[in-house]
Amino acid sequence: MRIENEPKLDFKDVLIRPKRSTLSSRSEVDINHTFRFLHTGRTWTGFPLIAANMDVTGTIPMARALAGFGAMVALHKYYPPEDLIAFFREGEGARNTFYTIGTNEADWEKFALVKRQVAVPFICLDVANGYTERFVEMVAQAREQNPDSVIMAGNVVTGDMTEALLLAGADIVKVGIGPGSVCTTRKMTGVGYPQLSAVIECADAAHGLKGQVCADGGCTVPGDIAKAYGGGADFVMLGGMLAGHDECEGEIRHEERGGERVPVSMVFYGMSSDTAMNKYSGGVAKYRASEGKTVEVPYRGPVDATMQEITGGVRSMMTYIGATKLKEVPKRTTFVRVGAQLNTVFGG
Ligand SMILES: NC(=O)C1=CN([C@@H]2O[C@H](COP(=O)(O)OP(=O)(O)OC[C@H]3O[C@@H](n4cnc5c(N)ncnc54)[C@H](OP(=O)(O)O)[C@@H]3O)[C@@H](O)[C@H]2O)C=CC1
Ligand SMILES: Nc1nc2c(ncn2[C@@H]2O[C@H](COP(=O)(O)O)[C@@H](O)[C@H]2O)c(=O)[nH]1
Ligand SMILES: [K+]
Repeated sequence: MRIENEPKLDFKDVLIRPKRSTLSSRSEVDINHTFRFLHTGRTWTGFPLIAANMDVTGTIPMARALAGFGAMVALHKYYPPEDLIAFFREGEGARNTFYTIGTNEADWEKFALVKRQVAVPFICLDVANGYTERFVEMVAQAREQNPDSVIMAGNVVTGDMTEALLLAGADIVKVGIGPGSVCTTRKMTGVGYPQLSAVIECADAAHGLKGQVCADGGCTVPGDIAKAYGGGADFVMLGGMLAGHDECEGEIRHEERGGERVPVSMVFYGMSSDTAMNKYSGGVAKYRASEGKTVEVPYRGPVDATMQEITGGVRSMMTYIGATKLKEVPKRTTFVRVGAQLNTVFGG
């Protein structure tokens, strides 16, 4: 056993210090970023935010809506191949969309089928635990079979494994074990890593190899997204913050109000929750436990208003620190550690 004594940070443990700036309006900043990818040489320009590949948020309507903001979606794994083929034929939306693959054979067979019909420019290889040899091999295999697709792979939380996945063939490494809004991994396993430090350390490792990272999970407000960019995240993935909208595929609960039936909430759950396992895997296997919870989030209407809040928050952060382009944000970020929360971060 060994203890690491260096402090590790979550979003709640820091604030971004304001800096002198020549900017006079939030309209003057550019929240788009152009990336050149490590293995494909392909470039992409947009607002680097990705809706999570959870079945409630990683939807085709979400992809169409977020494309209007230059943002991306990682589609969930449960669409039938016909729907995926029809969508990827469309162009615009598909330009900003990741096709998600998990570990099972059926996912790979469906992917092969779709790929014979349409180009799939972005692939998300998503597993709960990105530390297995099997996953590294899966990334290498995906790279070999898809030399022209951008591959995002994860999840991991440390620099060594970020490097391993990039060297195996990933362009973007997805970072986050246990920070999610409907995640119970930390509770069930005791495993995890404070998300802001994970992002900072993995970004440092990735950038050294000219790769990128996606901060996945734990953003609860636009300021957390701003902090993730400040910490070096190239992309930020959101589940909970994008749940509850019209573009989601979630069961909506209605209430009678003044004789009218109004939508009030939406069911949202982790992809490793009992709810998800009952829906897609015929129940929870005997040797494992659920690592996700099921909650009700408020119904919030179209996602446009939420996206405007997010982009507005990021723009405002940029004027506070004098960053004209999103790319300059980490260079201009000084985090100040705040408050009594630090006690829990040092691990007790
Ligand atoms: N970022 C995070 O912290 C987490 C994210 N998730 C999300 O939920 C989705 C579904 O997760 P889930 O069904 O649990 O697993 P995954 O879909 O990620 O992967 C399951 C495969 O990995 C093997 N495996 C080995 N060790 C683990 C482990 N510690 N946790 C999970 N799988 C393991 C499983 O085998 P076997 O079942 O035989 O052990 C199985 O073959 C993920 O794809 C991810 O999107 C889930 C948990 C954590
Ligand atoms: N440990 C678990 N993590 C999960 C589960 N389902 C999804 N996730 C992860 O959470 C993020 C989204 O986080 P949020 O804070 O923005 O809501 C998602 O991308 C996955 O990595 C789960 O069942 N267990
Ligand atoms: K999580």
